[in-house]
Amino acid sequence: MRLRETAFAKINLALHIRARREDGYHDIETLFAFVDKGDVLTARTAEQDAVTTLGAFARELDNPFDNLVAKALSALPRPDGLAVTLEKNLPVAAGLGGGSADAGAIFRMVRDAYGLPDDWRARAARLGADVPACVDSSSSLGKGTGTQIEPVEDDMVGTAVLLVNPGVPMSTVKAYGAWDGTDDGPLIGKSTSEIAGRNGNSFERIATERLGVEPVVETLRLLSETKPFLHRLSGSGATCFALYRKIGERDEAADFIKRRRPEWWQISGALR
Ligand SMILES: C[C@@](CO)(OP(=O)(O)O)[C@H](O)COP(=O)(O)OP(=O)(O)OC[C@H]1O[C@@H](n2ccc(N)nc2=O)[C@H](O)[C@@H]1O
Ligand SMILES: Nc1ncnc2c1ncn2[C@@H]1O[C@H](COP(=O)(O)OP(=O)(O)O)[C@@H](O)[C@H]1O
Repeated sequence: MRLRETAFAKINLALHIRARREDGYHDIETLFAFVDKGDVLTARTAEQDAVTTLGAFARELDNPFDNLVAKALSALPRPDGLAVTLEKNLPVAAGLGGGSADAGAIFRMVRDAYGLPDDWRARAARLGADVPACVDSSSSLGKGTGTQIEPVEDDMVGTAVLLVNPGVPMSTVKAYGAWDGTDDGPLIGKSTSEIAGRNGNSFERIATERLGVEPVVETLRLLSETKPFLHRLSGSGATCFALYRKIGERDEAADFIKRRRPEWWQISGALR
């Protein structure tokens, strides 16, 4: 049996940090969305589970036992082993939930080939706060630590999106740790476009003001020059996204960023 899945890049169209919890995590409200591009996972049945990595960002995944692909395989009982090849196209520690998306892709592979255990949501949440949302990889609201998933009226499918990362890894732990305790309040609005338009990302203030990450400031400034209808930091950064009404506008923006900052990572796609 040969299986193939894309691990779709996650973005947070909006994210409000609400409170620091006793367990060190934070209660948040976030609007998850997914881009139709990402890592690519292929798998074949084998005697034992195995993970091989290749692709532009494979070198940054030093310890294979730490890999969320291996952890997701261990979390899901099956009659056969799976030998997985992970093509790591998404930058690591970039606010795109790359590791969570990879784990989500493994859940979909196992779901389609063998079915998932009834408690798969709890198993996904144990792997990481973003993993439950990444299993379906369609727009949803995340509450609690991000693992309580609620459906949302999605009127943004197909929206042209540009992702830009200026090449500075951002630690999620450090970014949450720099939160100043200001509750940004509940997310306002009903549909994805309304929620994205009327709320922000608490991490944008943390990255640009508290941590003073200049490359993020510059990314947001350059993206604003391309006149998107929305641009924002994703998750804890440093990837920023910009949304355009037309594919041509997105492609012009991509060219503009490439000319100004040829060394930055970028990818063009659409919301799924
Ligand atoms: C900020 C977000 C927004 O979607 O994404 P990224 O920027 O990482 O992509 C998420 O909340 C990240 O989710 P994820 O990266 O899966 O987090 P986990 O592996 O569970 O946790 C990593 C660490 O982040 C902190 N953490 C995570 C989630 C949360 N609600 N509160 C936290 O304080 C904790 O210190 C935890 O030890
Ligand atoms: N398959 C994977 N892809 C990316 N990162 C992974 C993976 N497995 C484990 N990790 C670890 O997870 C951490 C967070 O990576 P990632 O999910 O890319 O970032 P973020 O949480 O900012 O979206 C990194 O420190 C990385 O070493």
